[in-house]
Amino acid sequence: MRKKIIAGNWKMNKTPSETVTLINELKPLVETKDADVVFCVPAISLTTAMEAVKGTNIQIGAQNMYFEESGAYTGEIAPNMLTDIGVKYVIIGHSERREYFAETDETVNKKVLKAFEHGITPIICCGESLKQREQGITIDFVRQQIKIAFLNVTADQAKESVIAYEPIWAIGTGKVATTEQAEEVCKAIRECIAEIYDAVTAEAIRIQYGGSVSAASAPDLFSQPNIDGGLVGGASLKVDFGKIVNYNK
Ligand SMILES: O=C[C@H](O)COP(=O)(O)O
Repeated sequence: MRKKIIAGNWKMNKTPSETVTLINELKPLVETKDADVVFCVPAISLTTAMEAVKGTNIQIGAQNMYFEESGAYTGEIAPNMLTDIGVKYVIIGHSERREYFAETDETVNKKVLKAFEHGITPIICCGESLKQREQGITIDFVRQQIKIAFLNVTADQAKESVIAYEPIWAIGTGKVATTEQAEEVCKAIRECIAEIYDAVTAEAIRIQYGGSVSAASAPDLFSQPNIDGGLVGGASLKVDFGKIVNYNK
């Protein structure tokens, strides 16, 4: 039985002081033993967020990380900067980073490998555009993203990974994928992992759905056999996130 993982991707929202205020507001609402709960806050707020969740089960994640150890990479964040303050998760290859910051499947793979080298769990994002869905190539496209993201990743590492399936057309649009659409692709992703590795690895890996998840859509989505939680954007900045985390209560 896979434990659900529900992560909030705060994107470029909230200053460090606003981060503390929001975490204090959300803390009592998201306390649960049933799911792993992660707040992925902006890099500048990671340290204050770590302080703010002390004494709870809430984990803090970064939204990005570079694939080199250190050096002349102005503006980037090294993996040991994350581990030094106790960050356990990092989102890799979000579609916004692919679109606006030229991330490719290859850089995603390098970052995934580097995260594992440092014991950080990557939340690996994939998902098709509206055009690709209309062309009927969703599954092929997502399978290709997964195959490249997992190049040279061992089965033991893959078991620990989190994949976030986020159809780009559903992100921030209020246009949530139907449970059937989300389940179909998450199932295909699990089958792809089984082909790359084996059935045991595929059963272990956690696959989230992301894209306009709300308190209303979470119960159906998270009850699907191949959906192990969500990567939540807009709704993770509101008290609604508590309802999403407690979708089954
Ligand atoms: O990482 C989160 C996703 O991009 C979903 O964002 P959203 O819930 O605002 O649509």
